[in-house]
Amino acid sequence: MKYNFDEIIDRKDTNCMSTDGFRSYIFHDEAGIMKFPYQDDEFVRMWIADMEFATPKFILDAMKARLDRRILGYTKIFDPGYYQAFKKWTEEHYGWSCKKEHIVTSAGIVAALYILVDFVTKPDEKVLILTPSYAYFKYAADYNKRELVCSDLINENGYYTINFEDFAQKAADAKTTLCIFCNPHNPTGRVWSEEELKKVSEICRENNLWLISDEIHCDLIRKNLRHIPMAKVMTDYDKLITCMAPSKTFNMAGTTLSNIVIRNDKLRAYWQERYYLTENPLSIAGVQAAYAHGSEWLEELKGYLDGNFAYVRDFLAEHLPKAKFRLPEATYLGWVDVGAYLPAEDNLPKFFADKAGVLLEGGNMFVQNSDGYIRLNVACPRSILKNGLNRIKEALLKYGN
Ligand SMILES: Cc1ncc(COP(=O)(O)O)c(C/N=C2\CONC2=O)c1O
Repeated sequence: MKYNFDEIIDRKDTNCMSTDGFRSYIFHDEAGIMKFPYQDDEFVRMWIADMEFATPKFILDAMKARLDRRILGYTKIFDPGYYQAFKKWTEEHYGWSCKKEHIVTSAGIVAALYILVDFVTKPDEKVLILTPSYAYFKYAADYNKRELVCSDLINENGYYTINFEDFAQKAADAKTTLCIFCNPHNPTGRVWSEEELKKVSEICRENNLWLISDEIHCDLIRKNLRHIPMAKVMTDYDKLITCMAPSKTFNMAGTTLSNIVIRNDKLRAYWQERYYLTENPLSIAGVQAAYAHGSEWLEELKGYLDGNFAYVRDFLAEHLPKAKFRLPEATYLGWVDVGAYLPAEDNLPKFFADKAGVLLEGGNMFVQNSDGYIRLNVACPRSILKNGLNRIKEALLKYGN
């Protein structure tokens, strides 16, 4: 291994959400009055989706080189190398590339979702999502005061599939005009097959829906699987918007620079007019370096994550046999059904914070259709993973059924 994924890095005093933001994000305890039997720095943090691994050196070096130019004035992306790096990455990894003129940037994908819901739907229209879901899909509808419509995924012993009859019926509502689609899927870890993507695309096309395909997790796929961008299936669909970013892949969410591919000329012009964005010069340098030089590091990361997931699988099978877990097809997020141990627990994050000293997301944090489930971020050194799993095991065996 060329890269050290076992290194434990101190994130204190870095304005880090993972260490300092959990009280408000998980427990809505903005005032910080909640008490836990653990000091904040005693928690094993397995909640927010960023990684405990160093952002790759080739990215940091590119950002340092930009810093050495010593002026950080108003900046936009003029260098074609930024777009060339992104296009080369998607061509090499997905056999797909988009037109440069279709790319706009946003300060993160959630920021794009908030704006796109406003741009593409009218106040009396509805937004359709698959559930369980990353909560910010719901928040993007809520924030814009649009009605949210949920189509629950079918859970067959931990393997999730789309209920196409339900999805089609909800998509056919004339007031439903937008679907926010997650591929790969957070939190279930599904990588939708070409057949599934075709069915989704047909339903969206038949009902003339706008379709936002959030593909932020697409690089973090298990080694023997491949991601198919929805844009490869819907090659000619003008109302498709594809969201991609290096933020999850290279642990650089803090650079808040994402690529949003908008085919529709009117929407793109509206975006560029209303969403006046200059970009952070350090973020541009970092993102360009990530896509230009990231393949080798990513392959090693994927191998380390596969090892962590194998450890989770074996640990649960041996020590917590009533827990249900399937290796996710993508992401670094393990989706675990612990309902058999805690059938009546309605606040799983609070239980594990109090009883295990582990910070995790779970239960109703994923909109609906997620009762009894916890989500474990395994993008951490294996020593931390082992500590977290042992604490979870002890808590469930002591306090669970
Ligand atoms: C599907 C999906 N879309 C967008 C984002 C955020 O994109 P950003 O605004 O950072 O560019 C996340 C991050 N998911 C997280 C972050 O913490 N916990 C999660 O599940 C995500 O899972």
